Amino acid sequence: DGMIEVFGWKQMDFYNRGDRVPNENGNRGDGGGAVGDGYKKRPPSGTIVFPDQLHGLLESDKRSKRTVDKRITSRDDPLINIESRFQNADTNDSYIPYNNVPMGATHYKGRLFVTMPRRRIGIPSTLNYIDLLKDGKQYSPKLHAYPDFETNYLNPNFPANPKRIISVYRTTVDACKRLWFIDTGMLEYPDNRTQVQRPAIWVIDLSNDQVLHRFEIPESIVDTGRGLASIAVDVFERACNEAFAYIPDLLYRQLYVFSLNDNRMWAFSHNYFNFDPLGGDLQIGGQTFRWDDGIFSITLGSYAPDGYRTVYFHPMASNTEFEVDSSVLQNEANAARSDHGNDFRPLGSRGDNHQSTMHSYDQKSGIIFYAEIQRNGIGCWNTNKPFSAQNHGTVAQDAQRMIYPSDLTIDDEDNIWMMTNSMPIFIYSTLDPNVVNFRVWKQNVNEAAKNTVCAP
Ligand SMILES: O=C1C=C2C[C@@H](C(=O)O)NC2=CC1=O
Repeated sequence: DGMIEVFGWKQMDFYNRGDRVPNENGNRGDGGGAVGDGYKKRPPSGTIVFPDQLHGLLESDKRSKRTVDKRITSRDDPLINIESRFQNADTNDSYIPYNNVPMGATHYKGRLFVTMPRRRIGIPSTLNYIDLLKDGKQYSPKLHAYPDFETNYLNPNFPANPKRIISVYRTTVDACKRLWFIDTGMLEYPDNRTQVQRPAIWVIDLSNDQVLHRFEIPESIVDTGRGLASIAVDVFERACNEAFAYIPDLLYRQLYVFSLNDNRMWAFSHNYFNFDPLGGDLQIGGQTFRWDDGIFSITLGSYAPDGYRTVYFHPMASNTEFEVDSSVLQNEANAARSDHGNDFRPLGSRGDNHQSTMHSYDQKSGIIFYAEIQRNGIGCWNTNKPFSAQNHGTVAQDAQRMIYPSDLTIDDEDNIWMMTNSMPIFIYSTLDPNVVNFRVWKQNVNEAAKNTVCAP
């Protein structure tokens, strides 16, 4: 029965906009503190700025956009000169409101973790949270840096630092109360993508906000972190060290597996990780463009008696859903196979225009919920019913308020959370800072499925 709009923002704001940086006294700049309590003014050098970030249009990129007049412009190539967006921006600004486009939303025990990938300058912190207890009743709450501002601080002079995170797309919470995410290590500024440091998997203990683990992804797996936009964690709560993380790479169309116990990573390749050439033509938020994002989202089904489970996955530029058994992924030797036989299997088409960014399987009901970018809403499939387009239902749709569902997660309280961030308008046109561009939605799983074909 639809989704409830919980938060909405015209532009995002932060308790610490980066004008107060941590100092040697170890003050971590968690935000919320008043200026002067242990902070020093930012160094004069200010934020890293690449000249062409502010001057002139950006050189063409491999991703193309078809406008209604068929003029080809490249991805992140604004239809208007980029300077006009920064009329008042000083390149030293650590916080340029317009540039802060939220991507991920994950809830755990009163904190909503919101990510802000660094695709432009002026982003004070890339990993953040909303304190629902203190700020949950506000419509447009400000963000706290997580785990603190220091960890998020982008030092303009020495940006590479293994104790800091550069850019995060999405997060997930596992059955052992840990927050997992990938730092892409990349400043993804249009026309100036810079791999500042190795992409890395981070694991943070949510009971004390301490970093438990950081695994740098080796060059032998991937050279750039640009395609690492999500992560799924396969772990049994009674065996927390035996966790496996499954990581889709939308750019290189590979599926990486990380074993926490072995601290090792391996990569699967398969045709099914590719995008569908006919699935890349998108019309979202009044923009017409073509994307080629491969495997994008992984979600984990129920346990079989053998302790393994079905792993569902799909490319973004596609309508097809696929599956593989977790036993296949967890065996590193399988990654080297040239032929995977029938281990990876297509389930079929979810229906035309059912392209999805993130999807999530609800363990109790067996329902998968999809963030559907072309339909501006949420779809569903009850895995206890045969996979077919007819068995795919519609939970919610709103062409004005649900533009580009960028993330969909299910918490341990049976609630669905979704972020809609108007991203195609930001990339190919211009967001109107006087309207609500970003929203967070919430709904109980069973309530969401009610009156749809997905209802148990
Ligand atoms: O939602 C996402 C969409 C894209 C497109 C691609 C890009 O950089 O253009 N990378 C993405 C990551 C996302 O999380």
